[in-house]
Amino acid sequence: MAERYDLVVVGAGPGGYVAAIRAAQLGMKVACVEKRSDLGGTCLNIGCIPSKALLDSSELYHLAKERFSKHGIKVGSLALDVPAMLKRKDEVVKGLTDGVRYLFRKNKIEPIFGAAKLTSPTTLQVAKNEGGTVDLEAGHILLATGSEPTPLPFLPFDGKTVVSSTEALCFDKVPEHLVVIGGGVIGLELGSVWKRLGAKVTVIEFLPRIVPTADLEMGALLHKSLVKQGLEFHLETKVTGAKVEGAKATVTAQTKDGKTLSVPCDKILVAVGRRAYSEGLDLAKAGVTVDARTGKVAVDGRFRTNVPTISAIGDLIDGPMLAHKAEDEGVAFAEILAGKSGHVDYNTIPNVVYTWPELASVGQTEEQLKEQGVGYRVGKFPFLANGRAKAMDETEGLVKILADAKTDRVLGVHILGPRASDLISEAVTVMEFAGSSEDIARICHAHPTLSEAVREAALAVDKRAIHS
Ligand SMILES: NC(=O)c1ccc[n+]([C@@H]2O[C@H](COP(=O)([O-])OP(=O)(O)OC[C@H]3O[C@@H](n4cnc5c(N)ncnc54)[C@H](O)[C@@H]3O)[C@@H](O)[C@H]2O)c1
Repeated sequence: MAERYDLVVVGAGPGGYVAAIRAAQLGMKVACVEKRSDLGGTCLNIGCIPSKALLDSSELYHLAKERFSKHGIKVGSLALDVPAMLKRKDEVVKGLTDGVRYLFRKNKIEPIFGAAKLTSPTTLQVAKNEGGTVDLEAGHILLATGSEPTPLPFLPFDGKTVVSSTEALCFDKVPEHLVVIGGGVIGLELGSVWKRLGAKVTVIEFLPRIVPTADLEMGALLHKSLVKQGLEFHLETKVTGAKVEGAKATVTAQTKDGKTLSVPCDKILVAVGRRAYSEGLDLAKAGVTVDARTGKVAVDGRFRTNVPTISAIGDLIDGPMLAHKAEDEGVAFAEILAGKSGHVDYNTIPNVVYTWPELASVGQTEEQLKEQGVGYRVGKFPFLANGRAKAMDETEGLVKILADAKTDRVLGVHILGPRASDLISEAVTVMEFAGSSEDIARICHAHPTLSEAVREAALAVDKRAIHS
């Protein structure tokens, strides 16, 4: 007989495992089905966490090589141990995925390792990783199966030379020449890792700019910084093909003015986006409608699909493909299911590109405000004029605040600079409380901190910055 749960979550990524924990906290009997052998999904196993581990390691190497001497630190001869770097990354991942197992035990959530398929609107069958199947019955089913890298139709992943982010986190040695197709967040983060470790990195981007959804000015500043770091860019360039011969390859592309570009390399990272993933779930069997073009599942404001007992969150539904967006949806879903008023504010979801300097933003870009015809005032403050940034020798970038011209309400904040990923939180909080630039300007900020640049940018909205 099938085991019965109040909630069965399919997928143990940041959306699914957080929803499972919140539902268990609210008194539900919960199972979570996961087809990997570890919990945590793409983010913990092959995404956010391992990439940040490598970004931090490669940044330390870069600092030791290029910057320590300026601080008066001599390190003698410097050597790179890529296997040790990868081992540390794997340990970071293991620590966190084991941590999710602990949280499941603590909250009495049953992890079931295997591939789930729907057999009706309230039942599933799991082909267990250890062999055999198990039938589950659920009061409610939550789909949180995430996304997968999108391949280029003419250049399928081979996992060795033509790779996705998954394999680019595990190169056993530094590539000689890494060609990155796509100047979005994955391409720039992983391109930065391997560039810092010594690879030649060429980014080929279809559009006239990198990070196309970022504020134009801030994206251009990041571009300039990455060029200074030695990454090569070909914008408005369309990859048309590639010849792979063993460990060597040549990428061919067409520039805007019709020239053919031929780039020899030893690794090709295809980072042209991710697509919703629901393979093998048999959604049709339960009557769940899937968009044939995008693979996404449509949901209402309560995360319900067209089948009332089945909900979906995270990369599988509309919106930015971000772990923290999925987490917030997981919490809101569980609270709504428990009869509470769960809510996600999609206007205040921060976005971070973990290059160095980091690019972090929340809310509207200048271009979006212009397009909407919203009157705004801009305040900017460069890290060059911030005492702590000077002490750190990290003076690249600036804080830019966009505030409503009439009400002064903060509409968007964009930060390019050191630890922008942490600094953006203040802006998110102020925006969540519908605060104004004047509110930020009147809050006491510790001295000397990078956060003072946020306050100064707020003062600059009213043309009264103190230090610029
Ligand atoms: N730090 C983070 O928050 C983080 C990190 C990694 C991934 N992610 C998420 O993962 C998803 C996928 O990331 P991504 O970097 O693959 O996608 P992306 O959408 O960020 O960038 C893809 C880039 O590829 C370009 N492109 C598309 N087709 C192309 C082609 N044929 N030739 C050249 N360029 C082409 C696009 O114009 C775009 O600039 C994103 O939605 C992102 O939000 C987020």
